[in-house]
Amino acid sequence: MINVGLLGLGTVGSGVYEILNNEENNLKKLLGKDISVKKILVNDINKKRQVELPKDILTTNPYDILHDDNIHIVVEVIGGIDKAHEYICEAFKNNKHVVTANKAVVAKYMDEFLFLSNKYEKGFLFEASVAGGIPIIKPLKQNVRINNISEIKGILNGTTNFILTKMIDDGLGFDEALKLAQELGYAEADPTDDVEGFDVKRKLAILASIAFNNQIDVDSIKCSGITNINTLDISMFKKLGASVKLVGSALSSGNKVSASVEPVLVNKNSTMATVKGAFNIVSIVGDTIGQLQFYGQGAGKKPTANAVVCDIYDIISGQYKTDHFIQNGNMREADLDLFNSKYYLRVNTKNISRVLGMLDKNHIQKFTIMSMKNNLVLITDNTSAKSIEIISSQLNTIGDDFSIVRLEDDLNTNALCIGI
Ligand SMILES: NC(=O)C1=CN([C@@H]2O[C@H](COP(=O)(O)OP(=O)(O)OC[C@H]3O[C@@H](n4cnc5c(N)ncnc54)[C@H](OP(=O)(O)O)[C@@H]3O)[C@@H](O)[C@H]2O)C=CC1
Ligand SMILES: N[C@@H](CC=O)C(=O)O
Repeated sequence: MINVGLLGLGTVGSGVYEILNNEENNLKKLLGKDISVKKILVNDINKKRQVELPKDILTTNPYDILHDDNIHIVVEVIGGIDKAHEYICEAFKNNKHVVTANKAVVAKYMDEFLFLSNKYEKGFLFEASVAGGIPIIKPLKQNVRINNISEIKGILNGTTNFILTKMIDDGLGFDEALKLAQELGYAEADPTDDVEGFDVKRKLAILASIAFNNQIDVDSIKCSGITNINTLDISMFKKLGASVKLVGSALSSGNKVSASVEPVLVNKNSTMATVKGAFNIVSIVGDTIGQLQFYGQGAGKKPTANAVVCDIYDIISGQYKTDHFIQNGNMREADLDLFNSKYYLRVNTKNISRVLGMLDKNHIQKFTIMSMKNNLVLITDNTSAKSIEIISSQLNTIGDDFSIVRLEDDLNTNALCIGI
């Protein structure tokens, strides 16, 4: 008998509980062992639950799980950083395998968790922490053994992709679309993490750390979300034959690692544009494999719980390695140096000449103006991401309402600007 201790019984935790119960016989046939959820940690024991539970299975005391010698695997799905970090460390120290879906804690403490997993010879798997139901971490770990990975790019957040899809395809307002995403269980406990891009930043840090064999400092990744995109932007993007996506990108060249999270305009006929709703896509480029793409549901109860249960399965069947696959203790910063693109810029300003002066000062002398009515809307020529970051922080300081969106390379701006 394998006993599981669940930390958390929200969207993901209840999905894990359901799958383990519904698939009980199937899992027993495959693994030759019974799996039982022995205890579940929650905040509020009296809350109405989505699943039927045996009496006394819930607890508010984490040590009922962490200090129980008969619990073999701890599944952490409470979210957040400090408590999750404390409980995961305590689980290893008490000789338990750990599975988590929590990207916030993994992005920050990946190196330490891998060290502990190695030290105590226990599995540490976190497939659900990036791109929900898509298997990406396991194949990435495999490919890194043979390939030098030069690029990771993807739509890594279901909530924002769902919101943008609803705004573009169904004309919903931002708030209404966000509320729907929350009701469907896609959003983080604090949805600011989704809409400001922090969640993507964490997922990108995890992928880049594995791909580039060094823990990437999550706080060094520059990030902007989707909250500045308004209905005027959406109508401009439609005129441009483009679709907007929140994209995380990381590049590695020589000793350099660059990473960013930002809204990106993609050609409406591109693969990225076809990724709708809470679906995600992740692409990696390696010197041997070329480009690999992974597509599937990036958020929600069942797909995420499926990824967690696959990790539980891998641990029980011994398909995990405790080797410390990123270097210990040597945190690496990501910069913007390897990014150079065209950018869409909209500024709601009465002082157009001041904005043009700002562009000039930051060496952005070539651009195509799309509109000067109330808002200045333009597309720059190829520009360094660093210059754009400076413009963005200056516009933030002035307090003008603005949006900046990077153009994906495959977007033909010559054709786009005709007829505007
Ligand atoms: N939702 C999704 O689509 C995905 C989520 N994730 C990640 O999975 C994790 C869980 O997400 P989700 O299930 O959506 O979150 P929820 O907010 O739905 O659930 C959190 C659960 O943890 C419990 N909990 C939270 N803090 C504590 C604490 N300090 N002590 C005891 N119990 C606590 C809550 O208890 P109570 O019920 O009593 O309030 C609740 O049962 C997060 O890290 C999230 O980022 C990853 C991929 C997809
Ligand atoms: N809030 C996240 C949940 C999955 O990671 C998202 O929307 O992608």
